[in-house]
This record gives sequence, structure tokens and C-alpha cells, in this order.
Amino acid sequence: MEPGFWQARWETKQIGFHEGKPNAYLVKHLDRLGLAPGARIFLPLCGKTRDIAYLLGQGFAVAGAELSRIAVEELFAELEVVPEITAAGDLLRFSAPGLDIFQGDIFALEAETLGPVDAVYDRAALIALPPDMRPSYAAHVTAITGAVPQLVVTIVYDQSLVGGPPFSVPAVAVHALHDAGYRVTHLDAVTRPDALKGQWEATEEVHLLERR
Ligand SMILES: C[S@@+](CC[C@H](N)C(=O)[O-])C[C@H]1O[C@@H](n2cnc3c(N)ncnc32)[C@H](O)[C@@H]1O
Repeated sequence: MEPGFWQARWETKQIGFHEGKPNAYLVKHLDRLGLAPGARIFLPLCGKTRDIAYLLGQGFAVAGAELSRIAVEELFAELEVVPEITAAGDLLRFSAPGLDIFQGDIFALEAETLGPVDAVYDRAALIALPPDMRPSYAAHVTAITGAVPQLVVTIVYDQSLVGGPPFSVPAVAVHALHDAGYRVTHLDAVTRPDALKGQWEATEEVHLLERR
């Protein structure tokens, strides 16, 4: 999607993707990442997800990348934390103890700026992107994180019924993106009649990616 699409979503508060509570699959499967206490987890396309508060509460450090300054400012406001804001390459870094959010285009975020991370948690990030953007997104996230383990939450539905985002990303597409670099393990699949925008049947799937 064009950046303007997402900026408009945040400006007009069309953020139906925002859950307002920790994601159930993150809570259920976080331990599969095998992280040590204090590990640093990267959330690409993080929005203002409450998963960040959850991970901080579990004793992890968090890094995120988010295009919208509105989202980042709302994230910190809801955390009741005042960030320090500094330049970080072509992006801005909003920081607080244990937390760095890089505001800007994730494709402009470099590994040196991000710093070391121990895992990636992708919820509503890969599925936010149309098919033609996914290979470069997947390669970029792998490149800037050093192919650490990833927990990836996707949604699968009949794309002919309705357009994205979120886009349907079946397991075969996850394999096509990642088989060369990762062993892909399917952790979960839950089908609900209203899982897509409260109106359409869809299956939420969870994949664990571990470096080959
Ligand atoms: C579907 S939302 C998901 C947000 C979050 N992961 C969640 O679970 O609530 C996708 C987010 O990606 C952000 N985004 C889209 N393109 C981006 C880009 N190129 N760089 C950084 N963030 C981007 C949007 O502003 C939006 O907040």
C-alpha cells in the first residue's frame, strides 16, 4: 500500500486492526521463540499495539517500526511514557527505557540503526502488504534482524470475496517467502465465521520461523 493510505487511516481513526489488548496468539505462543529474560523483540509495522505493553511487562525490551507519527504518539501516550525523540537515519527514534520505536518507512530502517534483536513478532504486518511488496518486506526484515526467529500471525480467507488489507496470506505463501532461510513450523490455525472485519469467515494462522 502507498504510505498515504496508512497515514489517512490513522488521521481518520480507521484502525479496526487495533486490538486494544494483547494478541491471544502472542500470549499463547511467545514461549516458542525461546527467549532469554531481557531479550529484545522487533515488531515491524507495529501501530500502537498493546502487544508492546504486554512484552515490556514480561520483562522484554521492544523495538518497533511504524510509519505514522500519530500512531507512535498515541502508543506512548497510552503507555503513559514520555519518549525521547532523536534522529535515526531517515527515521525518528522515540525511546524510553526498554523501548525504541522507529517512526518512518521500515524500508529505510537499517540494521545498525535498529540494533541487535533476538526475535521478530509480526502481527498484521505481512498481511498488511499486497503480494508484490511481500518479498522485499520479508527480505528486508530478515536482513535487518539477522534472521532471528520470527512469530508470524497471518489470516487466510477467500480473497475473491473482499480485497485487502488485511490480505489473505496462506501457508504456501509464507513458505514461498521464507523456506530458503527458515524452517517454518505451523503452530496454530483458528477459523471463525467473523474473523475478517467481523463479517467474513477467515482462519488466523500462526507460524514459527527458525533459521535453517
Ligand atoms: C494493519 S496495521 C497493524 C499494526 C499492528 N501490527 C497491530 O497489530 O495493531 C499496519 C501498520 O503498518 C504501518 N505501516 C504501513 N506501511 C509501513 C511502512 N512502510 N513502514 C512502517 N510502517 C508501515 C501502518 O501505518 C499501520 O499502522
